[in-house]
Amino acid sequence: MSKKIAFAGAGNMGGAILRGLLQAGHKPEEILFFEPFDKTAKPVEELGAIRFDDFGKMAAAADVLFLCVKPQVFKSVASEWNASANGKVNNKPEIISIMAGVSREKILAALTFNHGDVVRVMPNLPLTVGKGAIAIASDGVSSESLEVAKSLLSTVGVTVTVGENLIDAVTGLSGSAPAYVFEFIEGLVRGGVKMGLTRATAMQLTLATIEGSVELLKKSGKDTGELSAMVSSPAGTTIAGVQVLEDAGFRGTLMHTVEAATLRSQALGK
Ligand SMILES: NC(=O)C1=CN([C@@H]2O[C@H](COP(=O)(O)OP(=O)(O)OC[C@H]3O[C@@H](n4cnc5c(N)ncnc54)[C@H](OP(=O)(O)O)[C@@H]3O)[C@@H](O)[C@H]2O)C=CC1
Ligand SMILES: O=C(O)[C@@H]1CCC=N1
Repeated sequence: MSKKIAFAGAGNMGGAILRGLLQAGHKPEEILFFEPFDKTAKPVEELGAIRFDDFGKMAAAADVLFLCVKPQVFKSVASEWNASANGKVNNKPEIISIMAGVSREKILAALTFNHGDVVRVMPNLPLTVGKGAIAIASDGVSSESLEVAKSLLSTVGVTVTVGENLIDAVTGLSGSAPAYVFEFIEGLVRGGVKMGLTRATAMQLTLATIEGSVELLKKSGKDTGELSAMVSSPAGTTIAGVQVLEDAGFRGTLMHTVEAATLRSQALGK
């Protein structure tokens, strides 16, 4: 029998995982969700996923339960969930938390209803289209529960296993980086528009360039420096552009960006 997968919170990321699982072939009737807010819930209901208005009833029907609320509200929301689920849940659903910053220890301490193991993961938004980058924190988790998380999440992207001490770094990198990539794309597109291209043409060229560059990096066996040098003709156009990036501290800025997001993830857990 296939597993019933439940979502506590079906906002940006809960909704993204849910959509990714549907796209990967999970049946809508196997996807359960509890989302108190109608506006967020409606499009998810339209996908055929089953909405519950009682957290405890959903938990009692679930094999796997994703926690997809904001870290800032977790403590108070956990009390509501406990009140709704205590004494009702015999099936011990495996818990998978995607919350930034909130440690496995804090989740174990906060949830008092009967549940299985707790696995912390850090996904990212592109898993909506099956292209996620997902880290699973392994410390203290049974190999069976790790396998449950891995087999589910590997249907929507690439999974890696890390120690929980590195999950904030993952949050600063792949968890948050889709936003940096969208900002990068927007900057290139605007550059093209400034120089006379239409937005549509600039976007088409930018996306093809990024996709092609990623593919080349993966397949060529060359590193980023070698490939960059292959584009940069002596006294040519590219090196003139690269100097602007160097002067602006482009790579240093990205390093600080990942560091700032990592530190914020650590702070959210305090
Ligand atoms: N967005 C991303 O790219 C990523 C997010 N994450 C993590 O995912 C989690 C969710 O983030 P995100 O999806 O962006 O946030 P959202 O605010 O979009 O989603 C959270 C959802 O939970 C709902 N909610 C509020 N109270 C309850 C409750 N008592 N029970 C169930 N659901 C409730 C919220 O409703 P309402 O908004 O009306 O309050 C909202 O729809 C966070 O912990 C974040 O750290 C991890 C990786 C990437
Ligand atoms: O911005 C955030 O806090 C969440 C966590 C990772 C991506 N989005």
